[in-house]
Amino acid sequence: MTAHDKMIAGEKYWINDPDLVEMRYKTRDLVDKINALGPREVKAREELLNELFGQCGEDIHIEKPVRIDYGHNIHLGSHIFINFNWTVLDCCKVTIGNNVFIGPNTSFYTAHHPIDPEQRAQHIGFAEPITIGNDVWIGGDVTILPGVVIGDRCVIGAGSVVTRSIEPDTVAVGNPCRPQRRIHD
Ligand SMILES: CC(=O)SCCNC(=O)CCNC(=O)[C@H](O)C(C)(C)COP(=O)(O)OP(=O)(O)OC[C@H]1O[C@@H](n2cnc3c(N)ncnc32)[C@H](O)[C@@H]1OP(=O)(O)O
Repeated sequence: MTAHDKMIAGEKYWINDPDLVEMRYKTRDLVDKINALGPREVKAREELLNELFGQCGEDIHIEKPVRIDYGHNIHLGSHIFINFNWTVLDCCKVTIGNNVFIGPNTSFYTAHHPIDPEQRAQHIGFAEPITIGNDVWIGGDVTILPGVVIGDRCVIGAGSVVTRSIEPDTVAVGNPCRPQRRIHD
């Protein structure tokens, strides 16, 4: 099993593996090109986003800058608006549904390191996927932690740190992010 296979499978892997380092260099080259485009270079941005992501639906609007670790682990539906400064550590799969709004300065972290300092000093990582359903609105300055699933039609309040999965049709806020009410209450 390669370090990449282990990473995708959620197993422990060496983060400095040369193949992974090279993949991250390639992604950074691509992301730098995307971040260098002017706001009217829509076609060029669409082509580069298609190259970057594992799956990229229609009508994807992403403000720059973006910060992406691998890219090919990110699967986007259609009709998605992502505001400034989206940071994604996609060591595992990140899935985003259709009709999703993501506020500025929002971070998706699939990556963990061991709590034990001796293991962590060996530059070990492991990851869990993040899944965002359809028709979700994520406010600004939200952090989503490894393994979180946000159900369809949820609203996540600005500044939330989402440590646990959120059931569909929920407004959830805070650090740690907790359900506040049902969407139609
Ligand atoms: C795609 C883009 O670019 S989005 C642009 C960025 N915009 C944003 O990030 C705005 C995000 N919006 C929010 O955070 C909103 O507060 C929402 C949608 C979560 C909730 O809105 P509402 O249902 O109208 O909630 P309302 O304002 O009535 O507040 C209800 C309670 O929740 C609290 N609350 C609301 N939002 C938050 C929050 N983000 N964090 C913590 N508490 C919150 C309020 O203080 C209030 O508590 P209280 O009753 O004790 O006073």
